[in-house]
Amino acid sequence: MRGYCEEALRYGEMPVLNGSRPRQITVILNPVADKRKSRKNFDKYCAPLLHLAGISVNIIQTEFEGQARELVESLDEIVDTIVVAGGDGTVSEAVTGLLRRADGDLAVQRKFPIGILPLGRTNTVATSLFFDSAKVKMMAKATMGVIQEITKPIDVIKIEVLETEDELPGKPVYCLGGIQWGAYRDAYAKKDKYWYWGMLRSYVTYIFMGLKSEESGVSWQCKGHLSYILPCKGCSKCVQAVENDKSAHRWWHVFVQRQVTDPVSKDYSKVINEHCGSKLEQDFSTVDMSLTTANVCPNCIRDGDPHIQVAIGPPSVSFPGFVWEGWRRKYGKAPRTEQVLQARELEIRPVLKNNSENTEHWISIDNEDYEVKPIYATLLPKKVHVFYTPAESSS
Ligand SMILES: CCCCCCCCCCCCC/C=C/[C@@H](O)[C@H](COP(=O)(O)O)NC(=O)CCCCC
Ligand SMILES: Nc1ncnc2c1ncn2[C@@H]1O[C@H](COP(=O)(O)OP(=O)(O)O)[C@@H](O)[C@H]1O
Repeated sequence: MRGYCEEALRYGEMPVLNGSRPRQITVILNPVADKRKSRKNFDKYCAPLLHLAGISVNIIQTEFEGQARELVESLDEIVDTIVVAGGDGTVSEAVTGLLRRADGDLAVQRKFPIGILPLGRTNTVATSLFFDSAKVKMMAKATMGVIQEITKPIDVIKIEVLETEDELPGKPVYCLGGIQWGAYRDAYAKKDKYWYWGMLRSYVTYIFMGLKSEESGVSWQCKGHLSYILPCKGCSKCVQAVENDKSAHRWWHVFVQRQVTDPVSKDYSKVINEHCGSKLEQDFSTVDMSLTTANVCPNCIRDGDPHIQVAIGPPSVSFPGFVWEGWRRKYGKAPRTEQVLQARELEIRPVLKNNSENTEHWISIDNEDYEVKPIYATLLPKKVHVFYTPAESSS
């Protein structure tokens, strides 16, 4: 911590230009994150660094679920830097609030950055930005990112509920990490039921859930229809130079989101990709399925076409196989998959067993629970800027 304090102090001692006010940030803090330890951790490991750096901090504590989204969506004008202090759920809410704003695109174009302080129980995106095996060091690194003002753009998935006979489309939800559906997600979500097992609860969950099988309320069969559009690095079909942007609307633009690029950077008119905009379809039936962004899966999504990774697990699993795979995941091993697809946009129409109103089926979006519904997911590559600390600048 001492190294971080000294570095923060160096920023604090920098002279402020005549007439300009000290830097101000608004921290949206979820006080119930990480089993209510978030405020204490913020005061202990983040606030002192911000104060040493001479930053004026305005803290807003959320009072209910969804308030982080409402706050960001309803700010009159975004003047101060917004820093989200909490877990994945609060970060996803804040980004949803930002991108739902009428001026959301303007904020994004101006590269208005968001700070993420990993004060939750699950901090998937923050962990990939500030990875450190020590939680305290990760909090300090994330705070230094805000102080140093180094930013990088990250991908976002826009999730829209499709209109059906019983469902009107709501407002979109934006996600930075991914979506999980299936038996492993359900077991993970129910692990706190076994709190009396203490440290062992994550392990015994897979045993109990696996034993209860049908009655456990776990989704052993995720079935549905998937349509997806292949990713493209940029070609004559999908990239339009700025000057030509007002050019005639082509029929394929219904399927292909046009990318706008600097006309001098590259001439895409000569790049041909026959597969650009191609739509593929398939049915699926599996115990486990996920959508992942490159933000949290640097090893499975390498440089290349920006895309959402769709991972489909096996069609069924035995009891020992379920427990073994659950434990592997607990150790941070990558999930075993049967099929991995890459998509720029996709539509998922789940087919629910019994279609009964009494049976609830849940998925996780950035580790928050949502009811299973038909959705359209669109990748927004490098949509939001976040503060981060390059590996070499950490102390
Ligand atoms: C691996 C992929 C599997 C995909 C299967 C299906 C996924 C279903 C996801 C459903 C996501 C719903 C996302 C959107 C919700 C909003 O439209 C809706 C309205 O928002 P608002 O107007 O701000 O209230 N919000 C909700 O329904 C919130 C539900 C909260 C439940 C705790
Ligand atoms: N004051 C509050 N009371 C109850 N829930 C809240 C409050 N503030 C935020 N939340 C909700 O808490 C949930 C979990 O938050 P999150 O930041 O992901 O922390 P954790 O990773 O510890 O679960 C989010 O859905 C968020 O909307």
